[in-house]
Amino acid sequence: MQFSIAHLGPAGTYAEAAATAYVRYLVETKGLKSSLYPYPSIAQTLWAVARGEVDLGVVPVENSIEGSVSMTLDTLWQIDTLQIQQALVLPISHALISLAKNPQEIEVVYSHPQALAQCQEWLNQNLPQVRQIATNSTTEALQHLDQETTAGAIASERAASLYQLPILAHPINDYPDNCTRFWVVSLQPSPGGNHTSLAFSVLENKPGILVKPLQVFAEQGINMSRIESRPTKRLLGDYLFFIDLEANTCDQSVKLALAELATYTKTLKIFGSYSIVNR
Ligand SMILES: O=C(O)C(=O)Cc1ccccc1
Repeated sequence: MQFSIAHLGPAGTYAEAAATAYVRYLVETKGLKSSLYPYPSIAQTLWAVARGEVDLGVVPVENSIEGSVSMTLDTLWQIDTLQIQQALVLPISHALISLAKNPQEIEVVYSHPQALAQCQEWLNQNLPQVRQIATNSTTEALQHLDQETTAGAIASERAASLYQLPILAHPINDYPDNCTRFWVVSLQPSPGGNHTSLAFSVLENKPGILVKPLQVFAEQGINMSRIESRPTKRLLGDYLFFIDLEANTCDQSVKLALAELATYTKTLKIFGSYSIVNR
């Protein structure tokens, strides 16, 4: 059996590097083979899995510097049926790629918003006048370089070599220990593991409404490793909360906490329990 794995494309993105790492992991741990399928956006990657076009999808979820990838969280909430199979953490190192002769010729820099944000300080110091334009992915940004010789793109060294484009500067990320966490998702139940992710909306917008939902974890001695709020997009000031726990849904304490949590929330979505692989 061969798995099909969707990722943000075109070829050479960091998501593809994460998907490749997962392909290796599947071969090494389970002897399973798989092939990769690029999609034009993170949302389309997730919907392809939800529609059953592919078995699995690999999407970025959080960066050590920039924080959450909102597109991933918002789409997961919207889709409802996807379960996390595995988390992967990859080091991320960005390059400035351009056909310009030197960085001073560059007037505009294209990249994925996360990559632009992770190089903000470098851009301010070295190219303070350039316009920054967001693209769906780092490799989509490379498509502008052929037509615009005064354009630069931020992508990986691997992407530059794949498309045979020159690197003008590397590394240009503001922090050397730049890492991104990716989730592998599918329609299958999650396999279990020491990390659990969930999201909920609250019953009403009133003082202290988050106290009880969060207290259930404290009472069961469960450590929360991340909390992130996202707008519901219905009313200004109305939020969803995304939470990561250092806990497995198979543990009795987690089962109790989640059952109680359901009574304090309007909608509760449990994305599953999984382990983390560092590559
Ligand atoms: O655009 C890409 O290459 C992606 O995979 C998204 C991304 C961008 C920057 C850091 C990590 C992931």
